[in-house]
Amino acid sequence: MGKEKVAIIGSGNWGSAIAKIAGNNVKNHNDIFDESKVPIWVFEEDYEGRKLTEIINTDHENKKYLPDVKLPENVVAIPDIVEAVKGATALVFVMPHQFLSKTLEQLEGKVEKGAKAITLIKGVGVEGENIHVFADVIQEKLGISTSALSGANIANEVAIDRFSETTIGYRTEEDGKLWQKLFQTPNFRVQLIDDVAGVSLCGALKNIVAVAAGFIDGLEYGNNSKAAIMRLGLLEMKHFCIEFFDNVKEESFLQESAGVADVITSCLGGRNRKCAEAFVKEKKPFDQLEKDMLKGQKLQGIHTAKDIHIFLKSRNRIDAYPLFDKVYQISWEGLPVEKLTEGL
Ligand SMILES: NC(=O)C1=CN([C@@H]2O[C@H](COP(=O)(O)OP(=O)(O)OC[C@H]3O[C@@H](n4cnc5c(N)ncnc54)[C@H](O)[C@@H]3O)[C@@H](O)[C@H]2O)C=CC1
Ligand SMILES: O=C(CO)COP(=O)(O)O
Repeated sequence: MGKEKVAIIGSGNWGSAIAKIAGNNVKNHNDIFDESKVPIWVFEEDYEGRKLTEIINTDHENKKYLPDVKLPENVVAIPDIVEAVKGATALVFVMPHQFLSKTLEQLEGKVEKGAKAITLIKGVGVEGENIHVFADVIQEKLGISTSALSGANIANEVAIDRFSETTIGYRTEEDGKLWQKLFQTPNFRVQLIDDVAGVSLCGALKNIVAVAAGFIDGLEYGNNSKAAIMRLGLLEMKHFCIEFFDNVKEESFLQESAGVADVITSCLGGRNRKCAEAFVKEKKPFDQLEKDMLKGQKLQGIHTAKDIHIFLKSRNRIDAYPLFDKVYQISWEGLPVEKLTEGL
């Protein structure tokens, strides 16, 4: 069998951080991976008068989304998505969730037969009363085995090699071990678990909890309130997964980075938290805060809150998830933020 050829689909804050790790690890494991080139698909745009692909390929740095971090020279930015995945056998999906379905349309029928994929995207696909994790969406649309990676992974910290952990929910143990080789470093520890849905759902739902934590910070309610939000949020996450998905493992919530640890880091230091705090203090709409504060990076939590609201409404189960519902109502329906903790 030939060597695995990796391609990364997405080049934002997390996409760039993971490209750094993957670019180095294909060299560390060049018995398994083709080390010559790790194509990264870049949604082309101008940045400070230059094309972003040109900046990445010349300066080896994604100056817009991950400034001051050098990328290995084998990470090559490509603006054409079909060209980026040509010949790739190991596809890494890492983009804001709102762009996935369009991306998959472009990739349908274009990926290598027998390739495999992993998604690092935090979000869910909802159509009325149906909900899907993205690993299943990708697997179905492209016909390739798709695992999921999620964890307490603020990209800027991972990118500068601060100790952290992550979780891979694998489709087969063999796939899990391959992805672990691609991502694990001495300071980025990768645990494996046979729970694609649990790992994926933790990553999506914790973003709603992080928005709630940001509201608490905006209200200046203090640490006890924030700890309560984290605990209640984790419980709603777990109940949601058990109610609507088969075979989700309890360990994913309580023992894995994807669960409790990601709730903690996101409620302390994530972008969703930060913008939700500003939503309360500055009284500006989220789309404006996203633009002003994140400089092209994207918020996921408020959109996931809306997706989950649509789903729960169609199942007549909104009342069972009061924290998720409060985040939706405050973010999208004008509910005063002081109502957040009422009745929880
Ligand atoms: N940034 C972080 O700390 C972490 C992010 N994640 C997750 O990883 C996923 C990707 O996040 P990031 O890499 O941080 O992205 P980001 O938040 O930095 O978003 C910017 C990216 O969106 C792309 N983009 C903008 N408009 C687009 C369009 N119309 N079509 C396609 N792409 C477009 C930009 O080119 C850029 O690559 C998200 O689901 C996020 O929740 C997971 C762990 C950590
Ligand atoms: O997923 C993350 C940390 O694990 C990043 O969260 P934010 O998108 O809120 O920054």
